[in-house]
Amino acid sequence: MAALDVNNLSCSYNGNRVLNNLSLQVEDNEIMCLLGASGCGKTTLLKAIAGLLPVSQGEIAIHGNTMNSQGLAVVPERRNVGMIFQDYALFPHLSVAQNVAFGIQNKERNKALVADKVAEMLALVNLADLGARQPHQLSGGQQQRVAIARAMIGKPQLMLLDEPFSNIDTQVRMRLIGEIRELLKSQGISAIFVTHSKEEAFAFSDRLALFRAGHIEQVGRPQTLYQHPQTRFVADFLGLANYVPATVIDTNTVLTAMGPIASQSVLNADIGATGQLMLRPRQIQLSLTEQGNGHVLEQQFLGTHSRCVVECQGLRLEVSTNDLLPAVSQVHVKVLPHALTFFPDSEGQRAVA
Ligand SMILES: Nc1ncnc2c1ncn2[C@@H]1O[C@H](COP(=O)(O)OP(=O)(O)OP(=O)(O)O)[C@@H](O)[C@H]1O
Repeated sequence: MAALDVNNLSCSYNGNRVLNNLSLQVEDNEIMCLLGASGCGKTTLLKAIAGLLPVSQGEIAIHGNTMNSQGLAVVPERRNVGMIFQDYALFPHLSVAQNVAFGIQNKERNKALVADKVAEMLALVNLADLGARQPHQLSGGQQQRVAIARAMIGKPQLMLLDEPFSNIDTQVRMRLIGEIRELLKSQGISAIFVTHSKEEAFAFSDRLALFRAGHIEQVGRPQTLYQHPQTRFVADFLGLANYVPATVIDTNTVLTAMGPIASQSVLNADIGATGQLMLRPRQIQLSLTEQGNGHVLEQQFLGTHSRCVVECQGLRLEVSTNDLLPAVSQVHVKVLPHALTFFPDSEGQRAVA
């Protein structure tokens, strides 16, 4: 059974429609990321799922239980949903342990049991010794762990995380993302996580839904969206892409200024169709050779890899290389074998591969 089932959902603020006939399913024990530019409606969807916003149309079900449908809206406290916000939202006058205990204050009255559960949660988020501290005595990452412990102590069926890492500095962020992901997985909690950072989305999610102005442009595994975007909007949002003019010459091959390029899958476009072949910087390989078909225009060392701009048969291509090449190099430019992504002119911005 799906952890979350959203069907044809529409939400408006003062008559302005922000979500438009949106549908989304999250599987049991799955982490789904809502990724998109500022103002596209991600938080609105989260609030609608939590029951904090009236829905104009559509249905929401959590683990098979209907939360919203025509004439029905279950109140937030009966949805068994945990929420984590960007600003931690801890109570400043309560200790860490009291903040965590707040998560079950309406469910559990037995003080010894509450203390046991709080200790268990604090240990899970690696804050076992800090229960007596006040929130202001903690780092940003530690405060966010308290918020997570508070949200998880009530064993929610679904966790909603709204940009939980934006106030955490980059060095700690990736470690915290890994920790929280592991925690959600080990506790078997499904989660929806909102961000506008593609790096966070790639690192945290099992699947991601890319938002565009109140609707979902594409949903799928991060690698699938990155390597096989269905639209140019998805391709460009998720990272740098080269576009090479191309013509389909058979079911698996396109002809470009660099020569014919074969696809590892059927192109599903008419023979003779013209369009743009999308190539990610890692899908192009450069090798040094005097007789190469390209030459290096510029390079930048970026730590984990280098960015190299090459000119090849009148095309300007961005390529990722492991090392910097010798300056003013002649190179052979080769497209690495893969299932090509081709955007035919006739289909506008939509890919067919
Ligand atoms: N309470 C409100 N009243 C009126 N309009 C609102 C309200 N809250 C949000 N909006 C508008 O709804 C749209 C979607 O907002 P939402 O907060 O869902 O976007 P978002 O994708 O989460 O953005 P961000 O990444 O900046 O948080 C925006 O145009 C916003 O201005």
